Amino acid sequence: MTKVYYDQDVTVKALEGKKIAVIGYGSQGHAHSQNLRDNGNDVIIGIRAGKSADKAKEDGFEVFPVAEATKQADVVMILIPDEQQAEVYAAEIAPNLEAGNAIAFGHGFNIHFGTITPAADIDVFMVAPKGPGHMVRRQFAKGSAVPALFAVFQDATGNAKDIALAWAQGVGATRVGVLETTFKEETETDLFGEQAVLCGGTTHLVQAGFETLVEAGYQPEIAYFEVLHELKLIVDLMYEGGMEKMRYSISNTAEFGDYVSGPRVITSDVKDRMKDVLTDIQTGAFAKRFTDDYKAGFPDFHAMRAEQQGHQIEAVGAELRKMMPFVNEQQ
Ligand SMILES: NC(=O)C1=CN([C@@H]2O[C@H](COP(=O)(O)OP(=O)(O)OC[C@H]3O[C@@H](n4cnc5c(N)ncnc54)[C@H](OP(=O)(O)O)[C@@H]3O)[C@@H](O)[C@H]2O)C=CC1
Ligand SMILES: CC[C@](O)(C(C)=O)C(=O)O
Ligand SMILES: [Mg+2]
Ligand SMILES: [Mg+2]
Repeated sequence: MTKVYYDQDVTVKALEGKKIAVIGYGSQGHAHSQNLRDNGNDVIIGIRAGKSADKAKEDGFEVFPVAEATKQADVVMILIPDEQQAEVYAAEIAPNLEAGNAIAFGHGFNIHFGTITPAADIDVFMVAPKGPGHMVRRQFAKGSAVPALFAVFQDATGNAKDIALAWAQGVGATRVGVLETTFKEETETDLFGEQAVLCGGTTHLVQAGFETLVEAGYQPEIAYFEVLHELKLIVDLMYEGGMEKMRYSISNTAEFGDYVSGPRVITSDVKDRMKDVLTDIQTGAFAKRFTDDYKAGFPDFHAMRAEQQGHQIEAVGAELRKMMPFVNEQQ
């Protein structure tokens, strides 16, 4: 069983007296920096001019260009989009690091796939909250937290693990539990989860269900409710108590249909395709495709996004959600 670290396990105040720079002030960046600051840490923001920089200033942070923030800091957390990290690291971060500094990540992509190779005299760690940044901030503000993973890639000073755990405590995650992993494990499992199940798997399952009903002559609005809207209710139950709680709550008819038809849809072929997806992640083929597309100006990314935004389910959903203002209320 994995060891889980809680507040009482963080015995070394490894961030005390250290200047922290958070690079990027988006989903994860605003959450890490605000939570760390609320826990008494000395945090500045490194960012380019723009919307996020303005927001960070509004939120009361000192804001600097990335190079300047790096120069001032002892610990530098890199929370800009994965595809941009390698060039920003080479141009603005690496030249401004000193021996004994630490760099950190919220996802292991660039270290694991070798697009960033840090100098040997700095610590390299990761703290990856297991949830979107806005949830990380919201739970912290309520006195709770989102659990996180942490990993050490390079321990130049002998203190990297203590710094990583202090960071995990700073963002609040040790209130509920932090699990140790490696950059390889976090990167490969995070990519697999988001591609095969959480994002890619779910969106395409929902679209296939919607198309099946609409092509069979049912009203698109009814199809939307049945395959997308109600998904949240089902996922909330699984989130609270696993599949067992969800199956306890639904009707016997639905539960029986789950057992009979689930395996007809998600066949062993689907699992074989999942294994192919995992192989592409493990070999670096996905990372290469993503990085090459970025370098070419993201033509495939933009085309796929436009195609998906044009799916009928989006227009139908936009209309129906006007009937349900509560869906966008914060819970
Ligand atoms: N989204 C999430 O909840 C999760 C993200 N992660 C990881 O966290 C990291 C950050 O992702 P995420 O928070 O989604 O990113 P976002 O896209 O939400 O935010 C990126 C931030 O970086 C800034 N930025 C972009 N390019 C540059 C640049 N060239 N120089 C300086 N600043 C720049 C953006 O500013 P501007 O407004 O100017 O564009 C923005 O503030 C990634 O490694 C991701 O994999 C991990 C777990 C979950
Ligand atoms: C599920 C998507 C995610 O991995 C996340 C929020 O954890 C991401 O990269 O955004
Ligand atoms: Mg994730
Ligand atoms: Mg991810």
